[in-house]
Amino acid sequence: MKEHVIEIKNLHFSYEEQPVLDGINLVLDRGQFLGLVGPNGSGKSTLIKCVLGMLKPERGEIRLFGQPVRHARLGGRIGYVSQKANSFNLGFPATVKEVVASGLYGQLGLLRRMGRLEWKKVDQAIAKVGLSAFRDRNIGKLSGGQQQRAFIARALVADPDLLILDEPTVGVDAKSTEQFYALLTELHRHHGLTLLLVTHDIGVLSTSVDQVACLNKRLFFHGDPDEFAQREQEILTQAYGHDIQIVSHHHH
Ligand SMILES: Nc1ncnc2c1ncn2[C@@H]1O[C@H](COP(=O)(O)OP(=O)(O)OP(=O)(O)O)[C@@H](O)[C@H]1O
Repeated sequence: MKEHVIEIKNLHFSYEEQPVLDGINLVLDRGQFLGLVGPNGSGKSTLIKCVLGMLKPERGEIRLFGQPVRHARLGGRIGYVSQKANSFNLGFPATVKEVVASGLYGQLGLLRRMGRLEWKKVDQAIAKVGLSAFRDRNIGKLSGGQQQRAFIARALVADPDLLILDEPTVGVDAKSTEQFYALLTELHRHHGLTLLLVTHDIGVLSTSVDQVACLNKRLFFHGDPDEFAQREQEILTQAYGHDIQIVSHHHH
């Protein structure tokens, strides 16, 4: 039987009086790669924060690995790269390996120190994202694309079952973005990682993911990329209204 990694049932969320999520139902199974799209302000980050237990739903239920979010003992099972990762403390003098090691602090607790095993995990995570040559480099001296890889390594170091990325390619050039999607595809296909990618990039949906969800307060679509491609205009017109021209482009 397929294991539900994320199961969202009839989720409602409002900031004060403003409803942002309205009756969301969504299931992500182990090994799937979901691309979540939707216009600015459509509730994507809010949905992610509910999944991570950072926001409490007004109504509905979220289960992670079969357990209600508030009870799920997640310790390391979810890796998260936030929208703000790219501007994270870059003035702070830390090397790639130190940044990646910080991804283990939650598991280690305050009292245990990094040992040989932990540093080995750090090296493996750095290798996975192709940054071995930069492990002792100051993070502030890397390119945007390399920094982004370092943050992914930090999310991977605790060996999560689910990796959530919130618009990770904002401000990153086209070539780095392409390499980044290749890395996600590799993590998905060869390492069997379950992935949830929030993106503005509709083009990536046809090349990398195996599930598409389109959100604008309500879920306008959830299905596979082929079905999405067939109904793309209709779905995007419903969900995006007039912004559709800006977002509907494809990679070649
Ligand atoms: N802390 C908050 N307090 C009040 N309103 C908020 C808060 N955070 C977000 N909102 C509002 O909720 C709506 C959904 O925001 P959210 O950040 O979830 O959208 P998003 O789809 O991630 O947008 P974007 O693609 O622009 O990042 C927006 O109208 C936003 O202004």
